[in-house]
Amino acid sequence: MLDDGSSLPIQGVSINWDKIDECSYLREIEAIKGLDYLAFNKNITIFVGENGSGKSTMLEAIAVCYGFNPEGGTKNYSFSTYDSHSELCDAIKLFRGIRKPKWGYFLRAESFYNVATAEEMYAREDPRGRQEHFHEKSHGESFLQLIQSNFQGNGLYLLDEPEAALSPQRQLTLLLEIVNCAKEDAQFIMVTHSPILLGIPGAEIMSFDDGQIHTIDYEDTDSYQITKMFIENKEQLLKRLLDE
Ligand SMILES: Nc1ncnc2c1ncn2[C@@H]1O[C@H](COP(=O)(O)OP(=O)(O)OP(=O)(O)O)[C@@H](O)[C@H]1O
Repeated sequence: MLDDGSSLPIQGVSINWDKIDECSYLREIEAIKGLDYLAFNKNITIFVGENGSGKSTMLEAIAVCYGFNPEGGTKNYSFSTYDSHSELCDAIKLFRGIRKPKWGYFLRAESFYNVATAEEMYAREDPRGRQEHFHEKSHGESFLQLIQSNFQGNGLYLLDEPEAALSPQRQLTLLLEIVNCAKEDAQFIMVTHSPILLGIPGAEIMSFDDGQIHTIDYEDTDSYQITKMFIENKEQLLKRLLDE
């Protein structure tokens, strides 16, 4: 497994604030508004933080700047069901490593239905007669199937809250897939609230809380601490919460 950022496909990202409107909401996002450069140091980077702290905005900008469709898919996907990507996509610059990934995928739980539809359509047009039937499976089953048929070594994968579709058991399967691909030089940048996925060994966790993006230990994340507190003190915690 890679242990530093020197040979990563995406080594960092900078923001040119001159390209962002003075009135843009991007200037209100605490973690992003003071950011000039963000370095990736490990081949698994995880963005954590409170709802609305800017994680998906940053991930989407990286994805679109790299050439992915804002709704997800491979770089070849050109379908669009809505046009809502932020102007951050045009204001960032990616610092790319020498090594080019062989394959890549941008996967967002929130627009997976559209990606699955596109996957089925592209499969029907495939001269090799490839068959994909994502809509005949459950959300989690099809999500994991798509991951398992697309993840490989030396790929670039951008994942936005993949846990939304997956049971805890299947999150463990995803964790294993990620670790195995990372051992073969794949790079992952993932947004997650999952205390399971956050536990991926060797990942660099970046928190978008407290006004700036900063690295954080697994045990210091809210996802870990609140889950642990809930499981260990469920009765007391619920009583306090419900009595308020
Ligand atoms: N088109 C838009 N216009 C105005 N504000 C927006 C727009 N899109 C996003 N925002 C705001 O930008 C902020 C960051 O949103 P973002 O989706 O990046 O958060 P997040 O950290 O990914 O949250 P979550 O964990 O809930 O997915 C939020 O306050 C959101 O309301």
